[in-house]
Amino acid sequence: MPIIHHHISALRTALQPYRDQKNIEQSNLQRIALVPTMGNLHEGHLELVRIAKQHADIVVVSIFVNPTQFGAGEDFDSYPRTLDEDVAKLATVDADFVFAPSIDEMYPVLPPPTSVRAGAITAQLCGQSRLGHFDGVGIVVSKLFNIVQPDIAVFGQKDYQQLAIIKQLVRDLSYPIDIIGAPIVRANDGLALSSRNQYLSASERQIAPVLHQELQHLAHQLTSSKLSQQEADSLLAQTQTRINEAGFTVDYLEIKTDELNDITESAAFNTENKNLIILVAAWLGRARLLDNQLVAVNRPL
Ligand SMILES: Nc1ncnc2c1ncn2[C@@H]1O[C@H](COP(=O)(O)OP(=O)(O)OP(=O)(O)O)[C@@H](O)[C@H]1O
Ligand SMILES: CC(C)(CO)[C@@H](O)C(=O)[O-]
Ligand code: BAL
Repeated sequence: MPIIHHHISALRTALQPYRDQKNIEQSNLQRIALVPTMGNLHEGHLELVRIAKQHADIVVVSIFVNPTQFGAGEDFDSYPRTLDEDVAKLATVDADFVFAPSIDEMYPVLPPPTSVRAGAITAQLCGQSRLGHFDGVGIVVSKLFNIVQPDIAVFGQKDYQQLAIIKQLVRDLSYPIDIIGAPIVRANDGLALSSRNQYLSASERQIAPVLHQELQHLAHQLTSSKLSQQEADSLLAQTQTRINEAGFTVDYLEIKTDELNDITESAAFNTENKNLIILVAAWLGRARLLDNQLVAVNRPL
């Protein structure tokens, strides 16, 4: 079973022997990995832990429903909290430590007067619909990095914009941490696993795989014929209409470069060997679902 800590000082004390070069042979230096989560763990999270285990000796999983990344009227209060079940699942993948702090432990003052802002990259996609969301992610991830001081940290590609922001944070704040992006884990019918999938009713759950199917279809269209940007925009609009007609309300559906830059006639759209990404956020009932699909295009569209 992983060892659970609720306090920063206790976790630091527990991790110290693994990084203290005086205590162990140089050849046995231990690498520490961090997997940050909000709990209510599913197979997607467990896969992050397996990947972390491949790159490190000690894996710390944080479980914290972070209030600063939820906006007014969002689901902070109802977000599922299932610590005992989470710890049992983490035992099956050999996680070493669970860090499950209280809000007071993480935020002596709430809201914290100090902020961590990622700038322009947050002015689009999820950052545009959830104002301030990535400021909350920025401060909590910075704190987790300072508390755990991991050598590596693993984040899922499902939250693609978040992953890009964290890579930027590590670069700009000089954290000595390798960031690993983990592929999206899906249900058999293609739906990206997500804690919020449990908000779906049985009939909504039947509809939900449409999101992935439509992204795959659009990706196929983008790679199989030469398109002008106008034609690609039209395919994007048709995709959005079909997703809405299936019962979703699309928040955004966009094609970007894999670095989340806009595609313009003058830039990526007409150059060869480009890596594009289709990103979607869509409401289905009470659940706001995210998905994305990378598209490698080896010729002008
Ligand atoms: N299906 C998945 N495949 C890969 N990584 C995932 C998947 N779902 C979540 N993750 C990753 O797990 C980490 C913790 O995410 P989080 O605890 O918010 O889970 P979630 O299922 O995405 O929850 P939510 O439904 O609240 O968005 C993030 O890095 C996230 O990208
Ligand atoms: C990275 C994270 C754990 C920070 O609260 C959260 O945004 C998430 O679960 O993706
Ligand atoms: N996985 C993203 C965290 C959030 O929606 O707040």
